Amino acid sequence: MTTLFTHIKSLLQTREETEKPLIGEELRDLPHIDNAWLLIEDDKIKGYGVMEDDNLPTADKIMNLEGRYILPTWVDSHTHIVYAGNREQEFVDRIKGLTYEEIANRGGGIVNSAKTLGDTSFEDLYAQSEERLKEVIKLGTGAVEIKSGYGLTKEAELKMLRVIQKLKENYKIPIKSTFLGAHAIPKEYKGKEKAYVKMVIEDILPAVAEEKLADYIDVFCEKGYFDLEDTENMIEAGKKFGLKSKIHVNQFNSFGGIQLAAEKNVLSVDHLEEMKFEDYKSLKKSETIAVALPSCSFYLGIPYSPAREIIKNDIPFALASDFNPGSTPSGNMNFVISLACIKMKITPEEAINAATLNAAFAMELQDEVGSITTGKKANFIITDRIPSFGFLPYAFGTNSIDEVWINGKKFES
Ligand SMILES: N=CN[C@@H](CCC(=O)O)C(=O)O
Ligand SMILES: [Zn+2]
Repeated sequence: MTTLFTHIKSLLQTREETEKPLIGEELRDLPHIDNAWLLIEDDKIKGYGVMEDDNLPTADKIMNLEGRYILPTWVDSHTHIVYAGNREQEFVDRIKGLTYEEIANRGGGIVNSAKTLGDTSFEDLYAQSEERLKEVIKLGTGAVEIKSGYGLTKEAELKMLRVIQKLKENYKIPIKSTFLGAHAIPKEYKGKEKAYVKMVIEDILPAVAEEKLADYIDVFCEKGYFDLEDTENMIEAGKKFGLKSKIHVNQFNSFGGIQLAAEKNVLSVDHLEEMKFEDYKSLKKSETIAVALPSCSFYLGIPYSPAREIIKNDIPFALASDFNPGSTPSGNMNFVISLACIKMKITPEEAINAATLNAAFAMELQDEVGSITTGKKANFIITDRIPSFGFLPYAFGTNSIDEVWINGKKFES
């Protein structure tokens, strides 16, 4: 089955070569074809060109877009969308003046979500998570990474990862699953932090690997959570099971986590709100991708990751949502690109590159998604009639998406 889209105002992110993530000045360029056509066959992109060529390919179905834009779907390389309930009470506590750290110290935060998740059945957890997945697809996300980390026991971590597995089976967007057993220290292990890490590595991880439930491993490298030794142990333990690492690091403190991660050449380092000179230096020497999460900064009122400095240092830069119940209860990638432009001072071209192609590299999906490329998945967004593509981040809070196509079909939930 072939479908031809004609009279596209502009077809964005057209690239035949997508071998490396974009760095430095490369991010400024968003290749596009004005007044374009796009041909898809089944679930793949078959070709594209300029309307004026007047040698339009034939197709089973023709759709006249009458001046709307097409761009690849967003790639969200960092989410925690499998969770139970919400943390609205903490939202109010923060309005009243408590910090994220103070709430965590009082037994709120990640362990609060872990308690709720422990009391939630597999079926209920799946149903809640599926709603979030459908919501983000409707908002233009066409590939997503999902982490565990609200279980913190073997049983509950496996439950989360099995939910992700079921989402992979039932939703045909690419989903990568990340084991984040080292997300917080559960109450029972207070004062025995090292024993918790040992249990995660020796008991939970082998079970996760045995069921092939994870594509990556993650650890929250942060003061009060997991230190450098724990982080190194998790990275190495993951390697033994063939799992590359994506690390939560430098959210509140910079104390060597990035240097460690970069030396180990991990796939990505995520958050990076607090950056020191040495952090840039070590990332420059690695192939690690820097993933910024501006919605988290917005929601918690913490600094934004210094995107300009990261880009200036030729470090591959990507954007993701961090959708989770505590620090970012939103998976709206349109808002992410708006925030990146407004608060991190990056241009619409840079933001779109960071949230599509570079984000695909941050989850090793660059051969499948992230650009309009012959042979890649036909996962794309059709916008409303907007004046320019810069209007997407400019009109923050407005949903300018008309349709989302996944695997060559219009997504309808
Ligand atoms: N920082 C660690 N993990 C999540 C937040 C977890 C939570 O508060 O539930 C994050 O990426 O922001
Ligand atoms: Zn996160």
